Amino acid sequence: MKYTLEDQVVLITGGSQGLGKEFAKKYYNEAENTKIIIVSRSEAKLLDTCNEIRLEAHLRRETTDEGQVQHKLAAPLDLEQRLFYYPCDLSCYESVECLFNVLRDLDMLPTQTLCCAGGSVPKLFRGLSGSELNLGMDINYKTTLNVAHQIALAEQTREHHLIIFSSVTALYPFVGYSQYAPAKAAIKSLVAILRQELTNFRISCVYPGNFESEGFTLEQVTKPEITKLIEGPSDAIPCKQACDIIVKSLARGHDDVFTDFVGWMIMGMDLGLTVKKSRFVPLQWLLGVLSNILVVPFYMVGCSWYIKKWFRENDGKKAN
Ligand SMILES: NC(=O)C1=CN([C@@H]2O[C@H](COP(=O)(O)OP(=O)(O)OC[C@H]3O[C@@H](n4cnc5c(N)ncnc54)[C@H](OP(=O)(O)O)[C@@H]3O)[C@@H](O)[C@H]2O)C=CC1
Ligand SMILES: CCCCCCCCCCCCCCCC(=O)[C@@H](N)CO
Repeated sequence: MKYTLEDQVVLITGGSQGLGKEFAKKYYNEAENTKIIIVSRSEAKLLDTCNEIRLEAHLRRETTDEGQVQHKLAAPLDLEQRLFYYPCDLSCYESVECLFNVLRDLDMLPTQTLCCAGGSVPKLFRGLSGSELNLGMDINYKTTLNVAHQIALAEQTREHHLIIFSSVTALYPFVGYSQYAPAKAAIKSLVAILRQELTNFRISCVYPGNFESEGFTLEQVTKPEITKLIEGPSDAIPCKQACDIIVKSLARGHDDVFTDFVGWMIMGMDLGLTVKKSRFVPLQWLLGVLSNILVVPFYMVGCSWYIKKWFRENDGKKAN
């Protein structure tokens, strides 16, 4: 199934900001017939985002739409419009069912779905509250699980392209990401199973490294220094650049997508019983095997030593 921006109905979860919004902009500006539905919890943010996307296009004089009228997904549907929003907490299964009932009634079942909703609160395990821990699974795993299930039920016979967003931390879990990485690893596992079961679907999984977004700015505030240090090689790239890399990779037919070199290397090191469809797979596999033998053992010893040292020094500081 070829990936194109044109002639689609695309559902973007987490479309109110960050990468989801970047994708919404891309579809709005670069495709003429594609209908876009952005979903997230906050209606105010969704409204602002729709306004911004339409106004920007209008200012470039590419549309007569002045960006003032808002289009919540509801009957009667304004067929002139291409950008719609729908507020919904996707971690609640019943709410996702309601969303899909609306989509079905309006004959707007998507042909592509981008599961961008997600986010992390990077802190040391003991510093996290119970609600933060639970939100980790809700926001990152359940939002994707619920949407994937409703799509699978809705599109029993038709083809569908499901694009799911995990993270490099699913392949390399490390200090500071206890609230987040396990949920992204769960997504990786779900993807492997859905690829075997949903045979009429194309299922892509993106493992981004750091990129700039509203969510990223927030996470930097609570992120422990040791976490920043370990993820240093994955310097945050602009959101637009991450979006362009992903679109290009999907258009080339890749289904395991990374956004930076470190991500590609780490994907290669993740051997095991999952098939990979990424760029330069034979080279990635070879480098992965070699690194697992020649680099990983030393890296892990060095890393553990460094983390222990950091904790000793930090506990020392706290005690003083
Ligand atoms: N930025 C980065 O460095 C990296 C990000 N990623 C992943 O890429 C994806 C996009 O990241 P980014 O752009 O930074 O994300 P942001 O944190 O900037 O945006 C997250 C979006 O998800 C929505 N959302 C959160 N919870 C729910 C929910 N329960 N139901 C519906 N919508 C929800 C938010 O809106 P609202 O709050 O209104 O619901 C918002 O629109 C995420 O899955 C993230 O984990 C992966 C690797 C690196
Ligand atoms: C031989 C071994 C070499 C190992 C090199 C180590 C480099 C690690 C880079 C990890 C980058 C993780 C980015 C994930 C960001 C993310 O998901 C958050 N921003 C959440 O939003």
